[in-house]
Amino acid sequence: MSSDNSESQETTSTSLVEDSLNIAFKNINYTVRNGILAGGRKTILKDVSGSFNAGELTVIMGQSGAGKSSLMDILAGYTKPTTGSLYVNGRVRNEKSFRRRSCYILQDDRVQDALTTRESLTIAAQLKLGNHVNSEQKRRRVQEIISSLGLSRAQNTRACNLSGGQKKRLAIGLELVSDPSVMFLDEPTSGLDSSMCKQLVFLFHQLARQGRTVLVSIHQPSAALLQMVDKLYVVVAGNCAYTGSVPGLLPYLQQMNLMCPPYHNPVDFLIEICSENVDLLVTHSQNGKCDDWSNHISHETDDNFLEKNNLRSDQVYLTTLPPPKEDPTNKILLKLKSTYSTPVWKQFATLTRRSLLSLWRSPAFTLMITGIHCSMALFIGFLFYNIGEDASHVRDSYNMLYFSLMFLMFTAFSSSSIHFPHQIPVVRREHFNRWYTTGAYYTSTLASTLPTQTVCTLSYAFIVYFLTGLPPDIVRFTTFCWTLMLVSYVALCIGLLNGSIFTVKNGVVFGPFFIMPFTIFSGFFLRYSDAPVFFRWMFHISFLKHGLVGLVVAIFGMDRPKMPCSDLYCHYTYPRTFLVDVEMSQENYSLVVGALFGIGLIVTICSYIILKIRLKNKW
Ligand SMILES: Nc1ncnc2c1ncn2[C@@H]1O[C@H](COP(=O)(O)OP(=O)(O)OP(=O)(O)O)[C@@H](O)[C@H]1O
Repeated sequence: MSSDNSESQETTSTSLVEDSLNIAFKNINYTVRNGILAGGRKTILKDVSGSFNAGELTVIMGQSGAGKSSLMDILAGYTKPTTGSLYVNGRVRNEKSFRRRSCYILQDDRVQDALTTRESLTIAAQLKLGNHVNSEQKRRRVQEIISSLGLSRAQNTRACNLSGGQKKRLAIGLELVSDPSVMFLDEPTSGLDSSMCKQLVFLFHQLARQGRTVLVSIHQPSAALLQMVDKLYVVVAGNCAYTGSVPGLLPYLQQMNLMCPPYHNPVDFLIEICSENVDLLVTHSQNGKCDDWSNHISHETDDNFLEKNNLRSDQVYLTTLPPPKEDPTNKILLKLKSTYSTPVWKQFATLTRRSLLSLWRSPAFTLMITGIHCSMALFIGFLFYNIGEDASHVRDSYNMLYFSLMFLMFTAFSSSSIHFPHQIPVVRREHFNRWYTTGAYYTSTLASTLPTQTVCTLSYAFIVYFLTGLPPDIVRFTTFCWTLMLVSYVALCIGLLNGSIFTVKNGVVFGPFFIMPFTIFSGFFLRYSDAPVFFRWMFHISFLKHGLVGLVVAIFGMDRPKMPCSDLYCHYTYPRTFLVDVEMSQENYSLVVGALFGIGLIVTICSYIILKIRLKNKW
């Protein structure tokens, strides 16, 4: 019934965005700290103003370093201005509701390399369209975007094999899924050939014509691109040099006796002369407040131009999706106030599925890491072959247990510290565009990493346990495996913490700094009673110490009987003697499990908080 209802609300004509948003900004200043010693501040935007209307394609242009991206960041809500005001339809902008209806496609827009175009769009639809849109409508929306963006032939191609232009179109399509009223695109044409640029700008032109406010930053648009542009906003040294239509630019320049040579693109001319005439241009444009040159806008694109460039004016076709249903209990109003369209559990499930699919698609890393664990286990197994039941090899068994701990800790730590930072650019874009919460992403990353970690740890544990001839006792074996698994999970969480703070390069340098204190306070190199009193607390927070205790208790504790001795004299015939020697005779396994869970939880909370801060700031 509900599905029928929503079905009936769907229109089949090319959509015109109903809730158009006109945006304006006044006296925006943006300064940043200059250097680490915060003595001075650098001014990037200086009191600029302007306005952009729905239904228009506006190009923000200017020389490199003029401040285009900074302005775009502020307009999109990615950065806060130092002073100044932003308005939507004449009212002071509400950040949360504006973000629900806008999207920002950054210059360095990465997509999920392992997924095909269709899969990426389907996942975007599942994350960005709420439950009021049924599966069939989501599927249809994905199909419409594929057709509208000319991606039909690449729909089953993985993103890593797409061309630059196709990747850009996919990035745009991912945001188009939720049909935003305002679109910000930073340098979407950089690195593309002129024909691809034309197609993309035409796409923006069409998206604008359907009622959207489309803002695109382009260094220096060519004459062909300018035919599809409604408005120019020219930035020079953090000021506005011109705001108005393309045809209005020549008369604007002539008014100041700046004569563009014949057959010269006026936009190129403006870029060439703007740095020598900053004051003149800023005064005449009133730093963006002068709106006298916007009236020349022609809303008709020349048919000859379309024909000549092989562009179809009906290219973009998106049906209107049903609005969220009325709910008498008012729950839906609360939902609308939330920034996200789907509940957190659904975000978690979709993201976990996406990560597992990516892992499945690129099995090289998983296979390599499993192979490393098995090879190392065979090496250790044969090196310490069949020593587990012999009292003359108790020390060797202890060394082997510690090595196993260190090996599993390092592999878990380094794989997560290297893998995690690679995801940050994609996650930053998706999180900013309200696909999911930081919590949903973080928990899904953990959930999708744990299966591989578990398989690797268990493979290692099985091979080592049986080759080294440790006691064939199910309780000891289970305790051994469980301890190794817990230690590797904690190391994985510390790797995520390292990855959420640093880039891969810095993480490799700082990683050992994170992990080495745990090693020295593991109880293997230095006993608790031998350490200076003021350092002893470090033993309690060392997960390796708890891991080592867990392994020793599993193998030598739990009232293990007298061991056979293959030498004339064995000091550790009674395993209890060894436990006393390593100061572990009083240890309790439940405390080990509790400590490992506690340390893991604290590290997880820390890395979640750091990731949240990192995604919020442009760090
Ligand atoms: N966080 C920052 N700290 C110091 N300087 C900054 C910061 N952000 C931007 N800038 C400086 O502000 C100026 C404007 O930068 P912005 O990225 O906005 O320029 P742009 O016009 O987009 O340049 P491009 O076209 O080359 O990308 C540049 O000189 C840049 O170095």
